[in-house]
Order: sequence, then structure tokens, then C-alpha cells
Amino acid sequence: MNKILILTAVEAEKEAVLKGLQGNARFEVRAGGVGPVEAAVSATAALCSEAASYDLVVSAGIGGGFPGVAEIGSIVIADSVALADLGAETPDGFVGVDKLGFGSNRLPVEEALSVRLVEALRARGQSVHYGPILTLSTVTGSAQSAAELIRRVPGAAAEAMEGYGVASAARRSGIPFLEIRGISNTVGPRDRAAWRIGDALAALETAATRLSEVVPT
Ligand SMILES: O=C(O)c1cccc(C(=O)CC[C@H]2O[C@@H](n3cnc4c(=O)[nH]cnc43)[C@H](O)[C@@H]2O)c1
Repeated sequence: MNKILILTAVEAEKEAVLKGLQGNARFEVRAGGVGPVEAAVSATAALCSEAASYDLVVSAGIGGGFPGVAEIGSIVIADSVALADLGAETPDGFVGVDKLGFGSNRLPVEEALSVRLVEALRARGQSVHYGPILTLSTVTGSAQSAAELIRRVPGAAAEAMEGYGVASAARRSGIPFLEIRGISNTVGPRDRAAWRIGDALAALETAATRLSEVVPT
């Protein structure tokens, strides 16, 4: 793989990733904005630019970890991505677009490379989890909503706001995709004081270093 695009949401995430990559020239890192729409538009613009010829697209940033699965400061690598709030509210509860007959709200990742990254992180003693990462337009703020998301996506490991948008753009271009999250907070009741952005950015930096080692040439 000669050219890899990494899309973060904000500059602080971009800086952490660049630090981890230690000048590896195969990677291009862009901050594309917060939320699935900004992420999809930014990824599409990058992939459609004249100079573009990417072999891999990565969504990377901080995220919330589901309680009992991914603790603050750990890393989550997606085994799939889910647009968890795309669907309809019905008298029987939320129904996803898949059940409504409008396609799927799950997208795959490049599995072999994701697993290699998980193994490389584990081998260095890093706490890393491999599971579904949810993309949402609204940050979860209650235990009830967190439980509902786990009902929708069993095994959910983390949530963030960009992955599915980037994955969707990559899929349209036929390019493999990965998602990486450094965990800054626990998904559940809102508690800004418990946020550990520094720990999450440090985890993200570590993940970027290992990524630069495991991406094949
Ligand atoms: O004000 C709040 O309570 C609040 C709680 C969590 C996140 C935010 C943000 O505005 C950050 C959005 C930004 O960070 C990523 N992120 C980090 N943690 C989470 C999360 O638990 N759920 C969803 N997104 C999260 C996200 O990808 C955005 O880029 C405010």
C-alpha cells in the first residue's frame, strides 16, 4: 500500500496521529470535521481529488467506550461500523433501515489488516478491543440510551460520530477501510469532568505508530 488517507475530525486528533506516524510519507492525514455528514463530504472530496490514488482509508479519532468493554485510555479497532441511529421510531421501538428494507446500516472493514493492528498493539501490552464501532449524530447521554444502542448492535465496543461517513465514501471508491478510536469517555450519563482527552490522544498516537508498522508496502 503506497498511499493511505487518514481522516480525523479535529486538528488535535490529526496532530496525535501525525506524531504517531513519525514522518511516514505514505500517510496523508486530514481533519475533516465533526459528524457523519462532514466526514463523508471531506472523505469524498479527498478521494475524488485529481491527485488521489489511495490504497486504504482510515477514520481515526477519540470516542466513547461502552461500559465493561472499552475503558478510558484504551484503543478500539472496528470489526465493522454501524450507523446506529439511521431508521424509524415505531410504537415497538427503533427499527433500523435494514429491517425497513432500505439497505444496510452496517459496513465492513479490511479485516486482515484490522486484526494485524490489534495483534501488534496487544504484543506491546496496549489495551485494545476489537468490535463494532457505532456512528451517531448525537452523543449518547444516558444509561438508557447506551443500553438501547447495545440492543441495536450487540457487542458494540465504542461510539463516535464519523466512521460510517468515511467508510461509506471509501466503499463507493472501492477502497479498503479501517476505524481506530482512542477512548476518552464512557458511553452513558453525561459527565464532562470524567473526560480524559489527553489519554485518548495518547492512545491514538500509539495506534498510529503501530498502524504505520503493519500496513503492507
Ligand atoms: O458535551 C458532551 O457531553 C459531549 C460528550 C461527548 C462528546 C462530545 C463532543 O462534542 C465530541 C465529539 C467528537 O468526539 C468524538 N467522540 C468522543 N467521545 C464520543 C462519544 O462518547 N460519543 C460520540 N462521539 C464521541 C466524536 O467522534 C466527535 O468527533 C460532547
